[in-house]
Amino acid sequence: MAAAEPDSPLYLGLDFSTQQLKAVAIDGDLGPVHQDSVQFDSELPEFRTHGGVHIHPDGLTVTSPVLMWVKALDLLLDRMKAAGFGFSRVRALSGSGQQHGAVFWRTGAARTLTQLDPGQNLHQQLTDSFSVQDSPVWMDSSSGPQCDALQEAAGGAMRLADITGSRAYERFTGNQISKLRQTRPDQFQDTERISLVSSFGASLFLGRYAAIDYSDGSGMNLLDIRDRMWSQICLDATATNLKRLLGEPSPSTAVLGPVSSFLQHRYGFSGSCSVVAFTGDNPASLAGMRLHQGDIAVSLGTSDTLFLSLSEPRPSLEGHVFCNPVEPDGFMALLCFKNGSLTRERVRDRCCSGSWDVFSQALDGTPLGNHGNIGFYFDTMEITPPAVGLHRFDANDRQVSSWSPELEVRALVEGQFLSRRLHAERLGYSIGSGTRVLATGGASANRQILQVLSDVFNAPVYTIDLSDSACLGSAYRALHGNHSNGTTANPTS
Ligand SMILES: Nc1ncnc2c1ncn2[C@@H]1O[C@H](COP(=O)(O)OP(=O)(O)O)[C@@H](O)[C@H]1O
Ligand SMILES: O=C(CO)[C@@H](O)[C@H](O)COP(=O)(O)O
Repeated sequence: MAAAEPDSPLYLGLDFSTQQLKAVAIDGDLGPVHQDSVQFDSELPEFRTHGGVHIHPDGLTVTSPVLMWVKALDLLLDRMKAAGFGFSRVRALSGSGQQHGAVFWRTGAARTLTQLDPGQNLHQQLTDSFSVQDSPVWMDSSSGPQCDALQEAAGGAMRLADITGSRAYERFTGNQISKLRQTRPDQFQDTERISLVSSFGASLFLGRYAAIDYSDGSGMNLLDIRDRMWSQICLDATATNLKRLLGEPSPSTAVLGPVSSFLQHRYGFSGSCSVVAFTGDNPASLAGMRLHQGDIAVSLGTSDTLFLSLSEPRPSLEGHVFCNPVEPDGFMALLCFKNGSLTRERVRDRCCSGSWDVFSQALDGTPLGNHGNIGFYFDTMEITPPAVGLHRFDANDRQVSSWSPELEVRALVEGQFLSRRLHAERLGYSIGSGTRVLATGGASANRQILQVLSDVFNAPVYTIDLSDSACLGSAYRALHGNHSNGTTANPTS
């Protein structure tokens, strides 16, 4: 970590991800000077989450307590203050959030946000500001009926993909909004604004509702990704007056305004510190990894995702096309796999006594190809492909029920990465001699896992110094937005 000059400008990036809230500050030369994080399960145990979420008894509904995210921000900022972090030097900040999650603000919350008292923390003051306490998150797959209805209204799955970049997916926010309207109408009626996790984070820094940016907004099945406006067909199929609840979407590079007077007084932020639009964690990672044409990024966070930049959108029935968070007219393609790190953790706990070192030794001690043994491990309903269950096959293609811990570990990791490659190639991605795989996320700290990734993709794998590329990308976006003065968003949006 570089030592910054005492009064030099800083740029702050935050990431409200699935399992934690993270922060990175960089100096004007892009060097990281401060890093911190709050782990939801262990540091906020009163919310009783596992992996940052609650899985409901139906096995399909997955939510996170919205007040846990608020309390995590209090804790993070208090801790940075106690460590002597120079809030007054922060010229601009930005952030990211796990994608697709929805925050439902209760009627009257806008007023509360503008009247925050610097003598009290956010958690105390925002306790009654949400009409829904348990926010649906990206792991949710309970909105199947709403997805079917949206596709029918839009003229079919492919037509919906042409408009919004994706066929209907259960975790996409529009379908979650439909489900709330149908199943909990009172709470829906008591909602004055709907944010994504990213724009919710930005709202906490602005002290008023922040716009949803085009890139994260592409993960809702509501935005026309070519016109960069809400699609009237999708709005009408989801809820009446939805446009008012969402506000106008904004460019991902927009400067939304100065940091709130609450944060200026409580932590010493300068009144000239700008808040640059927050975006999704994968789009922010794309910014943080500075992808070149032909590169493919593999994020091994809670989910495994693959993404790359695109100049022209080519939506299909699998995977997603989002607006690019950096190139104003560009796009990005993304594939998301739900059974990523949490499945590797389960196998680590069962086969390796809970130790990543033993897990890594199992990979070191088994050959590439695993003597022909391979497995597909879908602990929960997978997104790509929609499948569930554990399926192990030996070298003779016979289904088997178990094998040694070492074979299990390699079968899991090889099976996961073969599936990642297969689905990327189906989307048209081709691996050539110049291909670089850029890995990020928590599991990218594991050299043996990266070796399997490199073997399966037959390409060199690179990492960046910080595995928190979403957070770092947010700090870069803050600096970039500040220097280019961004695109100023409509303050009333
Ligand atoms: N040494 C390791 N080997 C493999 N996986 C790891 C290792 N260290 C952390 N992880 C995985 O990283 C995951 C968290 O990654 P992270 O990018 O921080 O997630 P998120 O941003 O979604 O909260 C954990 O669930 C854990 O399984
Ligand atoms: O659903 C998706 C992307 O479409 C997920 O990738 C979420 O954005 C969660 O990200 P991580 O917390 O796993 O980084």
